[in-house]
Amino acid sequence: MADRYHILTLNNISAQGLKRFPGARYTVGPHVSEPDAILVRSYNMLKMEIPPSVKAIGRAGAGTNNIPVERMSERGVPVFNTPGANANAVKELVVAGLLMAARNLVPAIRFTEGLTGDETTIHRLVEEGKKQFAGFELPGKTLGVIGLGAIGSLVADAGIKLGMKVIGYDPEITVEAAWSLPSQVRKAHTLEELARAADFVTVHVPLLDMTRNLVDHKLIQKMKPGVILLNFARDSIVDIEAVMAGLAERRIKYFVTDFPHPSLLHHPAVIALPHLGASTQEAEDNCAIMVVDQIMDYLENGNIVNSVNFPTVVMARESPYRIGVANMNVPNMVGQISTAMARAGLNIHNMVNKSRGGTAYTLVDLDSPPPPQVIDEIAAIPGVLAVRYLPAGDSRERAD
Ligand SMILES: NC(=O)C1=CN([C@@H]2O[C@H](COP(=O)(O)OP(=O)(O)OC[C@H]3O[C@@H](n4cnc5c(N)ncnc54)[C@H](O)[C@@H]3O)[C@@H](O)[C@H]2O)C=CC1
Ligand SMILES: O=C(O)C(=O)COP(=O)(O)O
Repeated sequence: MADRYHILTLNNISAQGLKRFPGARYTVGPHVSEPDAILVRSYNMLKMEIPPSVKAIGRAGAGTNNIPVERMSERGVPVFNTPGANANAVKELVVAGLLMAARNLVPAIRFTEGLTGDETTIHRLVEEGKKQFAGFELPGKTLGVIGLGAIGSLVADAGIKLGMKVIGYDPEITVEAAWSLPSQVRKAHTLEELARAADFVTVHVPLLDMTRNLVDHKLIQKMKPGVILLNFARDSIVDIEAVMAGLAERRIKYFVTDFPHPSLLHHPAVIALPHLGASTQEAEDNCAIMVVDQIMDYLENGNIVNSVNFPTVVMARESPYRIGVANMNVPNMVGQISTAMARAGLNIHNMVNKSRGGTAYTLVDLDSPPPPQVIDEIAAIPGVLAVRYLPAGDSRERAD
Protein backbone atom coordinates (compact mmCIF):
# COMPACT_ATOMS: atom_id res chain seq x y z
CA MET A 1 0.00 0.00 0.00
CA ALA A 2 0.95 3.63 -0.46
CA ASP A 3 2.67 5.60 2.30
CA ARG A 4 0.89 8.64 0.91
CA TYR A 5 -2.67 8.75 -0.35
CA HIS A 6 -3.57 10.70 -3.48
CA ILE A 7 -7.05 12.19 -3.69
CA LEU A 8 -8.28 13.62 -6.98
CA THR A 9 -11.03 16.25 -6.79
CA LEU A 10 -13.22 16.66 -9.87
CA ASN A 11 -15.33 19.50 -8.43
CA ASN A 12 -14.83 22.12 -5.78
CA ILE A 13 -15.18 20.33 -2.49
CA SER A 14 -15.61 22.42 0.66
CA ALA A 15 -12.37 23.19 2.48
CA GLN A 16 -14.10 22.21 5.73
CA GLY A 17 -14.02 18.66 4.44
CA LEU A 18 -10.67 18.68 2.63
CA LYS A 19 -8.81 20.00 5.66
CA ARG A 20 -9.68 16.77 7.49
CA PHE A 21 -7.17 14.91 5.31
CA PRO A 22 -3.92 14.99 7.35
CA GLY A 23 -1.45 16.89 5.16
CA ALA A 24 1.39 14.58 6.21
CA ARG A 25 -0.27 11.58 4.60
CA TYR A 26 -2.56 12.94 1.88
CA THR A 27 -2.05 14.84 -1.36
CA VAL A 28 -5.34 16.33 -2.49
CA GLY A 29 -6.27 18.37 -5.54
CA PRO A 30 -7.58 18.56 -9.08
CA HIS A 31 -4.29 17.49 -10.71
CA VAL A 32 -3.00 14.58 -8.64
CA SER A 33 -1.86 11.53 -10.56
CA GLU A 34 -2.53 7.88 -9.74
CA PRO A 35 -5.34 8.76 -7.34
CA ASP A 36 -6.31 6.32 -4.61
CA ALA A 37 -9.72 7.96 -4.43
CA ILE A 38 -11.79 10.49 -6.34
CA LEU A 39 -14.03 13.12 -4.77
CA VAL A 40 -16.81 14.47 -6.95
CA ARG A 41 -20.04 16.44 -6.93
CA SER A 42 -21.89 16.70 -10.26
CA TYR A 43 -18.96 16.22 -12.67
CA ASN A 44 -20.02 13.69 -15.30
CA MET A 45 -17.75 10.64 -14.86
CA LEU A 46 -19.80 8.31 -17.03
CA LYS A 47 -17.40 8.41 -19.98
CA MET A 48 -14.28 9.09 -17.96
CA GLU A 49 -11.42 6.64 -17.96
CA ILE A 50 -10.97 5.93 -14.28
CA PRO A 51 -7.34 5.10 -13.43
CA PRO A 52 -6.65 1.57 -12.12
CA SER A 53 -5.15 3.10 -8.96
CA VAL A 54 -8.63 4.25 -7.83
CA LYS A 55 -9.93 2.32 -4.83
CA ALA A 56 -12.94 4.45 -3.90
CA ILE A 57 -15.14 7.22 -5.25
CA GLY A 58 -16.83 9.68 -2.92
CA ARG A 59 -19.83 11.74 -4.04
CA ALA A 60 -20.17 14.83 -1.84
CA GLY A 61 -23.93 14.78 -2.23
CA ALA A 62 -26.81 12.41 -2.86
CA GLY A 63 -27.19 11.55 -6.55
CA THR A 64 -24.71 9.11 -8.08
CA ASN A 65 -26.17 9.02 -11.60
CA ASN A 66 -23.05 10.88 -12.83
CA ILE A 67 -20.79 8.00 -11.68
CA PRO A 68 -20.38 4.66 -13.50
CA VAL A 69 -21.46 2.73 -10.41
CA GLU A 70 -21.88 -0.64 -12.13
CA ARG A 71 -18.45 -0.41 -13.76
CA MET A 72 -16.96 0.38 -10.35
CA SER A 73 -18.77 -2.58 -8.72
CA GLU A 74 -17.16 -4.87 -11.28
CA ARG A 75 -13.78 -3.47 -10.26
CA GLY A 76 -14.50 -3.86 -6.56
CA VAL A 77 -14.53 -0.10 -6.05
CA PRO A 78 -17.10 1.23 -3.58
CA VAL A 79 -18.94 4.42 -4.48
CA PHE A 80 -19.89 6.47 -1.44
CA ASN A 81 -22.41 9.27 -1.06
CA THR A 82 -23.59 11.43 1.83
CA PRO A 83 -27.24 10.60 2.56
CA GLY A 84 -29.14 13.48 4.11
CA ALA A 85 -26.17 15.86 4.28
CA ASN A 86 -27.73 18.32 1.84
CA ALA A 87 -31.39 17.46 2.45
CA ASN A 88 -32.23 20.59 4.42
CA ALA A 89 -30.79 22.80 1.69
CA VAL A 90 -32.99 21.17 -0.93
CA LYS A 91 -36.03 21.29 1.33
CA GLU A 92 -35.60 25.04 1.82
CA LEU A 93 -35.36 25.60 -1.93
CA VAL A 94 -38.49 23.52 -2.49
CA VAL A 95 -40.31 25.70 0.05
CA ALA A 96 -39.04 28.73 -1.88
CA GLY A 97 -40.38 27.08 -5.06
CA LEU A 98 -43.83 26.58 -3.53
CA LEU A 99 -43.96 30.23 -2.52
CA MET A 100 -42.50 31.55 -5.79
CA ALA A 101 -45.23 29.74 -7.67
CA ALA A 102 -48.14 30.41 -5.30
CA ARG A 103 -47.41 34.15 -5.19
CA ASN A 104 -46.35 34.58 -8.84
CA LEU A 105 -43.07 36.02 -7.60
CA VAL A 106 -41.00 35.57 -10.75
CA PRO A 107 -43.30 37.50 -13.12
CA ALA A 108 -43.93 39.99 -10.31
CA ILE A 109 -40.20 40.67 -9.90
CA ARG A 110 -39.79 40.95 -13.68
CA PHE A 111 -42.65 43.45 -13.75
CA THR A 112 -41.11 45.56 -11.00
CA GLU A 113 -37.70 45.51 -12.61
CA GLY A 114 -39.23 46.78 -15.87
CA LEU A 115 -40.77 49.85 -14.26
CA THR A 116 -39.42 53.33 -15.02
CA GLY A 117 -40.43 56.80 -13.87
CA ASP A 118 -40.39 59.01 -10.85
CA GLU A 119 -41.62 57.99 -7.41
CA THR A 120 -45.23 58.99 -8.12
CA THR A 121 -45.30 57.12 -11.44
CA ILE A 122 -43.74 53.97 -9.99
CA HIS A 123 -46.24 54.06 -7.13
CA ARG A 124 -49.14 54.35 -9.58
CA LEU A 125 -47.82 51.57 -11.84
CA VAL A 126 -47.27 49.28 -8.83
CA GLU A 127 -50.78 49.79 -7.50
CA GLU A 128 -52.33 49.34 -10.95
CA GLY A 129 -50.20 46.37 -11.89
CA LYS A 130 -50.21 44.26 -8.74
CA LYS A 131 -53.60 42.68 -9.35
CA GLN A 132 -52.21 40.54 -12.18
CA PHE A 133 -49.91 38.83 -9.68
CA ALA A 134 -52.42 38.04 -6.94
CA GLY A 135 -51.72 34.56 -5.65
CA PHE A 136 -53.02 32.09 -3.15
CA GLU A 137 -51.98 30.78 0.26
CA LEU A 138 -50.61 27.37 1.12
CA PRO A 139 -52.70 26.21 4.13
CA GLY A 140 -55.32 23.71 3.08
CA LYS A 141 -53.69 23.04 -0.32
CA THR A 142 -52.41 19.54 -1.00
CA LEU A 143 -48.74 18.83 -1.52
CA GLY A 144 -47.91 15.55 -3.25
CA VAL A 145 -44.40 14.26 -2.49
CA ILE A 146 -42.99 11.53 -4.74
CA GLY A 147 -40.11 9.82 -2.94
CA LEU A 148 -39.98 10.04 0.86
CA GLY A 149 -36.26 9.67 1.50
CA ALA A 150 -33.98 12.18 3.20
CA ILE A 151 -35.29 15.14 1.17
CA GLY A 152 -38.88 14.05 0.53
CA SER A 153 -39.57 13.41 4.20
CA LEU A 154 -38.25 16.88 5.15
CA VAL A 155 -40.36 18.44 2.39
CA ALA A 156 -43.44 16.56 3.64
CA ASP A 157 -42.74 17.80 7.16
CA ALA A 158 -42.33 21.39 5.93
CA GLY A 159 -45.63 21.10 4.06
CA ILE A 160 -47.43 20.02 7.23
CA LYS A 161 -45.81 22.89 9.17
CA LEU A 162 -47.03 25.33 6.50
CA GLY A 163 -50.58 24.10 7.05
CA MET A 164 -50.77 22.01 3.90
CA LYS A 165 -52.29 18.58 3.48
CA VAL A 166 -49.55 16.20 2.40
CA ILE A 167 -49.84 13.01 0.41
CA GLY A 168 -46.73 10.91 -0.20
CA TYR A 169 -45.78 8.06 -2.51
CA ASP A 170 -42.78 5.81 -1.92
CA PRO A 171 -43.22 2.05 -2.29
CA GLU A 172 -39.70 1.46 -0.93
CA ILE A 173 -39.70 3.89 1.98
CA THR A 174 -37.10 2.99 4.59
CA VAL A 175 -38.17 2.32 8.16
CA GLU A 176 -36.10 5.31 9.30
CA ALA A 177 -37.80 7.68 6.83
CA ALA A 178 -41.21 6.31 7.76
CA TRP A 179 -40.50 7.00 11.43
CA SER A 180 -39.46 10.57 10.65
CA LEU A 181 -42.64 11.37 8.73
CA PRO A 182 -45.34 13.37 10.52
CA SER A 183 -48.38 11.18 11.16
CA GLN A 184 -50.56 13.58 9.14
CA VAL A 185 -48.86 12.57 5.88
CA ARG A 186 -51.33 10.46 3.90
CA LYS A 187 -50.01 7.48 2.00
CA ALA A 188 -50.78 7.30 -1.71
CA HIS A 189 -51.00 3.71 -2.94
CA THR A 190 -50.27 4.72 -6.52
CA LEU A 191 -48.72 7.67 -8.31
CA GLU A 192 -52.10 8.31 -9.94
CA GLU A 193 -53.78 8.64 -6.54
CA LEU A 194 -51.19 11.28 -5.61
CA ALA A 195 -51.52 13.06 -8.95
CA ARG A 196 -55.31 13.36 -8.67
CA ALA A 197 -55.15 14.76 -5.12
CA ALA A 198 -52.31 17.27 -5.27
CA ASP A 199 -52.23 21.01 -5.97
CA PHE A 200 -48.41 20.78 -5.92
CA VAL A 201 -46.44 17.73 -7.03
CA THR A 202 -42.78 17.58 -6.03
CA VAL A 203 -40.36 14.84 -7.06
CA HIS A 204 -37.58 13.51 -4.78
CA VAL A 205 -36.48 10.15 -6.20
CA PRO A 206 -33.04 9.19 -7.54
CA LEU A 207 -32.51 8.93 -11.28
CA LEU A 208 -32.55 5.21 -12.07
CA ASP A 209 -33.71 3.27 -15.12
CA MET A 210 -36.99 2.77 -13.26
CA THR A 211 -37.52 6.45 -12.49
CA ARG A 212 -36.61 7.84 -15.92
CA ASN A 213 -39.71 9.73 -17.17
CA LEU A 214 -41.58 8.75 -14.01
CA VAL A 215 -43.58 11.94 -14.50
CA ASP A 216 -44.85 11.41 -18.04
CA HIS A 217 -47.74 12.51 -20.20
CA LYS A 218 -50.11 9.94 -18.71
CA LEU A 219 -49.39 11.06 -15.14
CA ILE A 220 -49.59 14.76 -15.98
CA GLN A 221 -53.02 14.17 -17.54
CA LYS A 222 -54.18 12.77 -14.16
CA MET A 223 -53.03 15.91 -12.32
CA LYS A 224 -55.44 18.66 -11.29
CA PRO A 225 -55.80 21.50 -13.79
CA GLY A 226 -53.57 24.32 -12.54
CA VAL A 227 -51.15 22.00 -10.75
CA ILE A 228 -47.71 23.28 -9.82
CA LEU A 229 -45.02 20.73 -10.64
CA LEU A 230 -41.59 20.90 -8.99
CA ASN A 231 -38.50 18.94 -9.97
CA PHE A 232 -35.52 19.24 -7.65
CA ALA A 233 -34.44 15.63 -8.26
CA ARG A 234 -32.98 15.12 -11.76
CA ASP A 235 -33.89 16.33 -15.25
CA SER A 236 -34.73 12.98 -16.89
CA ILE A 237 -37.18 11.96 -14.15
CA VAL A 238 -39.68 14.37 -15.70
CA ASP A 239 -40.53 14.04 -19.41
CA ILE A 240 -39.90 17.53 -20.77
CA GLU A 241 -42.13 17.13 -23.83
CA ALA A 242 -44.99 16.08 -21.58
CA VAL A 243 -44.33 19.14 -19.40
CA MET A 244 -44.34 21.41 -22.49
CA ALA A 245 -47.71 19.93 -23.51
CA GLY A 246 -49.03 20.31 -19.95
CA LEU A 247 -47.94 23.96 -19.88
CA ALA A 248 -49.46 24.64 -23.31
CA GLU A 249 -52.89 23.37 -22.24
CA ARG A 250 -52.54 25.20 -18.87
CA ARG A 251 -52.90 21.95 -16.91
CA ILE A 252 -49.58 22.88 -15.34
CA LYS A 253 -49.67 26.42 -13.95
CA TYR A 254 -45.96 26.52 -13.16
CA PHE A 255 -43.08 24.14 -13.65
CA VAL A 256 -40.42 24.83 -11.05
CA THR A 257 -37.18 23.07 -11.86
CA ASP A 258 -33.57 22.94 -10.73
CA PHE A 259 -32.57 21.54 -14.15
CA PRO A 260 -33.02 24.07 -16.95
CA HIS A 261 -33.72 22.50 -20.34
CA PRO A 262 -33.24 24.53 -23.54
CA SER A 263 -36.88 24.14 -24.58
CA LEU A 264 -38.09 25.51 -21.25
CA LEU A 265 -35.90 28.58 -21.00
CA HIS A 266 -37.82 31.89 -21.21
CA HIS A 267 -41.18 30.14 -20.91
CA PRO A 268 -43.33 32.44 -18.74
CA ALA A 269 -44.67 29.54 -16.65
CA VAL A 270 -41.27 27.99 -15.99
CA ILE A 271 -39.24 28.90 -12.93
CA ALA A 272 -35.81 27.49 -13.66
CA LEU A 273 -32.91 27.54 -11.24
CA PRO A 274 -29.30 26.57 -12.01
CA HIS A 275 -29.12 23.32 -9.97
CA LEU A 276 -28.99 25.26 -6.71
CA GLY A 277 -30.59 22.68 -4.40
CA ALA A 278 -27.44 21.75 -2.50
CA SER A 279 -25.59 25.02 -2.97
CA THR A 280 -25.48 26.36 0.55
CA GLN A 281 -22.38 26.72 2.69
CA GLU A 282 -23.92 24.40 5.26
CA ALA A 283 -24.77 21.63 2.81
CA GLU A 284 -21.42 21.88 1.04
CA ASP A 285 -19.60 21.62 4.37
CA ASN A 286 -21.78 18.75 5.62
CA CYS A 287 -21.33 16.74 2.43
CA ALA A 288 -17.59 17.32 2.25
CA ILE A 289 -16.97 16.44 5.90
CA MET A 290 -19.05 13.29 5.65
CA VAL A 291 -17.53 12.07 2.40
CA VAL A 292 -13.94 12.78 3.47
CA ASP A 293 -14.43 10.85 6.73
CA GLN A 294 -15.94 7.92 4.84
CA ILE A 295 -13.17 7.85 2.23
CA MET A 296 -10.40 8.07 4.85
CA ASP A 297 -11.96 5.28 6.90
CA TYR A 298 -12.19 3.12 3.78
CA LEU A 299 -8.66 3.83 2.57
CA GLU A 300 -7.06 3.36 5.96
CA ASN A 301 -9.29 0.82 7.72
CA GLY A 302 -11.33 -0.73 4.92
CA ASN A 303 -14.59 0.20 6.66
CA ILE A 304 -17.57 0.86 4.38
CA VAL A 305 -20.30 3.29 5.42
CA ASN A 306 -22.80 4.88 3.02
CA SER A 307 -21.75 3.10 -0.13
CA VAL A 308 -24.35 2.83 -2.89
CA ASN A 309 -22.90 -0.40 -4.29
CA PHE A 310 -21.32 -2.25 -1.34
CA PRO A 311 -22.73 -3.40 2.00
CA THR A 312 -22.06 -1.49 5.19
CA VAL A 313 -19.10 -3.19 6.86
CA VAL A 314 -17.48 -1.71 9.95
CA MET A 315 -15.10 -3.60 12.21
CA ALA A 316 -13.26 -2.06 15.15
CA ARG A 317 -9.49 -2.60 14.93
CA GLU A 318 -8.37 -5.31 17.32
CA SER A 319 -5.17 -6.18 15.51
CA PRO A 320 -2.89 -4.04 13.32
CA TYR A 321 -2.96 -6.54 10.43
CA ARG A 322 -6.07 -6.22 8.31
CA ILE A 323 -7.07 -7.40 4.86
CA GLY A 324 -10.08 -6.07 2.92
CA VAL A 325 -11.50 -8.14 0.08
CA ALA A 326 -14.19 -7.04 -2.39
CA ASN A 327 -15.65 -10.02 -4.15
CA MET A 328 -18.58 -11.26 -6.16
CA ASN A 329 -21.47 -12.53 -4.10
CA VAL A 330 -21.08 -16.21 -5.06
CA PRO A 331 -20.67 -19.38 -2.95
CA ASN A 332 -17.43 -20.38 -1.25
CA MET A 333 -15.64 -17.03 -1.42
CA VAL A 334 -15.09 -16.79 2.35
CA GLY A 335 -13.98 -20.44 2.37
CA GLN A 336 -11.33 -19.85 -0.28
CA ILE A 337 -10.12 -16.59 1.29
CA SER A 338 -9.73 -18.15 4.75
CA THR A 339 -8.09 -21.26 3.28
CA ALA A 340 -5.44 -19.09 1.59
CA MET A 341 -4.72 -17.48 4.97
CA ALA A 342 -4.63 -20.79 6.83
CA ARG A 343 -2.19 -22.21 4.26
CA ALA A 344 0.17 -19.33 5.06
CA GLY A 345 -0.12 -20.15 8.77
CA LEU A 346 -2.09 -17.00 9.54
CA ASN A 347 -4.52 -16.95 12.43
CA ILE A 348 -7.75 -15.01 11.89
CA HIS A 349 -8.40 -12.73 14.84
CA ASN A 350 -11.73 -11.31 13.67
CA MET A 351 -13.71 -11.37 10.47
CA VAL A 352 -16.83 -9.80 8.92
CA ASN A 353 -18.41 -10.73 5.62
CA LYS A 354 -21.48 -9.06 4.18
CA SER A 355 -23.17 -9.04 0.82
CA ARG A 356 -25.39 -6.68 -1.09
CA GLY A 357 -26.87 -7.67 -4.41
CA GLY A 358 -24.11 -9.03 -6.60
CA THR A 359 -21.23 -7.76 -4.45
CA ALA A 360 -19.79 -8.82 -1.11
CA TYR A 361 -17.06 -7.53 1.14
CA THR A 362 -14.88 -9.21 3.72
CA LEU A 363 -12.70 -7.67 6.41
CA VAL A 364 -10.23 -9.93 8.18
CA ASP A 365 -7.99 -8.99 11.11
CA LEU A 366 -4.97 -11.26 11.53
CA ASP A 367 -2.74 -12.02 14.49
CA SER A 368 0.42 -11.56 12.43
CA PRO A 369 1.36 -9.68 9.25
CA PRO A 370 0.50 -11.51 6.04
CA PRO A 371 3.34 -12.29 3.61
CA PRO A 372 2.77 -10.44 0.30
CA GLN A 373 2.18 -13.69 -1.62
CA VAL A 374 -1.03 -14.32 0.39
CA ILE A 375 -2.46 -11.07 -0.91
CA ASP A 376 -1.56 -12.17 -4.47
CA GLU A 377 -3.09 -15.59 -3.85
CA ILE A 378 -6.35 -14.09 -2.64
CA ALA A 379 -6.38 -11.65 -5.56
CA ALA A 380 -6.10 -14.64 -7.94
CA ILE A 381 -9.21 -16.40 -6.56
CA PRO A 382 -11.90 -16.27 -9.27
CA GLY A 383 -14.62 -13.86 -8.14
CA VAL A 384 -12.28 -11.69 -6.06
CA LEU A 385 -12.54 -8.12 -7.40
CA ALA A 386 -10.02 -6.26 -5.23
CA VAL A 387 -7.79 -7.00 -2.24
CA ARG A 388 -5.97 -4.57 0.01
CA TYR A 389 -3.64 -5.03 2.93
CA LEU A 390 -4.52 -2.37 5.51
CA PRO A 391 -1.98 -2.35 8.31
CA ALA A 392 -2.82 0.01 11.17
CA GLY A 393 -0.88 3.26 11.67
CA ASP A 394 2.48 2.19 13.10
CA SER A 395 2.52 -1.11 11.17
CA ARG A 396 2.33 0.66 7.80
CA GLU A 397 6.06 0.62 7.12
CA ARG A 398 5.85 -3.18 6.94
CA ALA A 399 3.44 -2.97 4.01
CA ASP A 400 4.48 -3.91 0.46
N1 LIG B 1 -31.29 19.66 -6.70
C1 LIG B 1 -30.24 19.28 -6.00
O1 LIG B 1 -29.25 20.00 -5.86
C2 LIG B 1 -30.25 17.96 -5.33
C3 LIG B 1 -30.92 16.90 -5.89
N2 LIG B 1 -30.93 15.70 -5.28
C4 LIG B 1 -31.64 14.61 -5.94
O2 LIG B 1 -32.65 14.14 -5.06
C5 LIG B 1 -32.62 12.72 -5.05
C6 LIG B 1 -33.17 12.21 -3.73
O3 LIG B 1 -32.29 12.56 -2.69
P1 LIG B 1 -32.46 11.98 -1.22
O4 LIG B 1 -33.83 12.26 -0.71
O5 LIG B 1 -31.30 12.48 -0.45
O6 LIG B 1 -32.32 10.42 -1.50
P2 LIG B 1 -32.88 9.20 -0.66
O7 LIG B 1 -32.20 7.99 -1.19
O8 LIG B 1 -32.82 9.49 0.79
O9 LIG B 1 -34.43 9.13 -1.06
C7 LIG B 1 -34.91 8.70 -2.29
C8 LIG B 1 -36.26 8.04 -2.04
O10 LIG B 1 -36.87 7.77 -3.31
C9 LIG B 1 -37.59 6.56 -3.17
N3 LIG B 1 -37.90 6.01 -4.48
C10 LIG B 1 -37.08 5.35 -5.33
N4 LIG B 1 -37.77 5.00 -6.44
C11 LIG B 1 -39.03 5.47 -6.28
C12 LIG B 1 -40.19 5.44 -7.09
N5 LIG B 1 -40.20 4.85 -8.28
N6 LIG B 1 -41.31 6.03 -6.62
C13 LIG B 1 -41.33 6.62 -5.41
N7 LIG B 1 -40.27 6.66 -4.59
C14 LIG B 1 -39.12 6.11 -5.04
C15 LIG B 1 -36.67 5.69 -2.32
O11 LIG B 1 -37.39 4.62 -1.74
C16 LIG B 1 -36.16 6.69 -1.31
O12 LIG B 1 -36.97 6.70 -0.14
C17 LIG B 1 -31.15 12.37 -5.29
O13 LIG B 1 -30.99 11.08 -5.81
C18 LIG B 1 -30.73 13.44 -6.26
O14 LIG B 1 -30.96 13.00 -7.59
C19 LIG B 1 -30.32 15.49 -4.08
C20 LIG B 1 -29.65 16.50 -3.47
C21 LIG B 1 -29.49 17.81 -4.08
O1 LIG C 1 -26.47 15.87 -4.11
C1 LIG C 1 -27.02 15.87 -5.21
O2 LIG C 1 -27.57 14.88 -5.71
C2 LIG C 1 -27.03 17.10 -5.99
O3 LIG C 1 -27.71 17.16 -7.00
C3 LIG C 1 -26.19 18.23 -5.58
O4 LIG C 1 -25.32 18.50 -6.64
P1 LIG C 1 -24.04 19.45 -6.43
O5 LIG C 1 -23.18 18.77 -5.43
O6 LIG C 1 -24.57 20.76 -5.94
O7 LIG C 1 -23.42 19.54 -7.79
